[in-house]
Amino acid sequence: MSSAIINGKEIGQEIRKSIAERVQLLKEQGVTPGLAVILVGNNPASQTYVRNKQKSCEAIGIFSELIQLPEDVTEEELLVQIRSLNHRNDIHGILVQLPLPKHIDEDKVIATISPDKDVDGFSPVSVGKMMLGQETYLPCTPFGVMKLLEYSGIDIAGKHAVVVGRSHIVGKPMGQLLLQKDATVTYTHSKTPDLPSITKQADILIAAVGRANFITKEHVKPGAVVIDVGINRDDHNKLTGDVDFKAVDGIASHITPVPGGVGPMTITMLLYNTVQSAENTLVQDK
Ligand SMILES: Nc1nc(=O)c2c([nH]1)NC[C@@H]1CN(c3ccc(C(=O)N[C@@H](CCC(=O)O)C(=O)O)cc3)C=[N+]21
Repeated sequence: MSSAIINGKEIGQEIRKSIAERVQLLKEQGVTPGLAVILVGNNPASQTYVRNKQKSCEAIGIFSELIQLPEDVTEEELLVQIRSLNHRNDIHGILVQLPLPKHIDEDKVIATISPDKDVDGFSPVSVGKMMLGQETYLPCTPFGVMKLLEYSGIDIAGKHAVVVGRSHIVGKPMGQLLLQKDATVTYTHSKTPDLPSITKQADILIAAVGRANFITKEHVKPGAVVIDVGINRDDHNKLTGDVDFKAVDGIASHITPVPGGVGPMTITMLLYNTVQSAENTLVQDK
């Protein structure tokens, strides 16, 4: 029997409907949510993502502004742009598309984004609040995975969740959000010996390694829920996940496809955070 497919495109659409309703309510109160996206250089993959983000904003009535800066822009010029966006009342969310060119200090850039507008949830303040379980903007990809699990009716409490990968933007926060929902969490990474012996214990397996088809049959316990966060492009520019879908299909109880799994949820939660930020300005004004 094949595994149940968790359809991120569909779940994302459903959530976007309710976000669109919140946008309408905001507009009735005179507020149009606004997202600024800063794109440095002309990496074609980044340009595609940014275009997708803008289209998604447009579709639900969020104003989006693209700020394109040349590859050789100075760090200070980038910081100046961010500071100016921090002060603008029509901008509720600021996203600096990563990765940045090597001459720019990514940490410094992210720390310059006002925590009130950090809809990526990457800033030190946001990360700290998340760790403490305080209200904040959650990083879009792990947040999207939590929504996928919720909408698919998958219980988390008491389950063994194994996260493969420990990046600041996916692996680390992913484990934290699962822990907050009472999973028993194991982090694994490139230095983990005998990876399959650990991933095989997972009730929920999160693949966030960044290597195409890395997770295969030997890594997966029968009946496990497998979430594929990978977005790898092959030589023909075809998108593939970190999971060898064909090998794992039929072993896992549930699996997310790539494309159409986690990716659309990442954008959905970016829209969600942006609208949340716009709503927060109304509460503060009262
Ligand atoms: N500051 C920052 N925030 C990010 O959230 C961020 C970033 N930088 N840099 C790059 C990564 C990558 N990322 C994706 C978002 C959506 C899809 C997505 O929608 N994927 C579609 C397919 C799209 C296609 O076909 O190319 C899918 O999986 O179905 C993919 C990748 C956000 N990122």
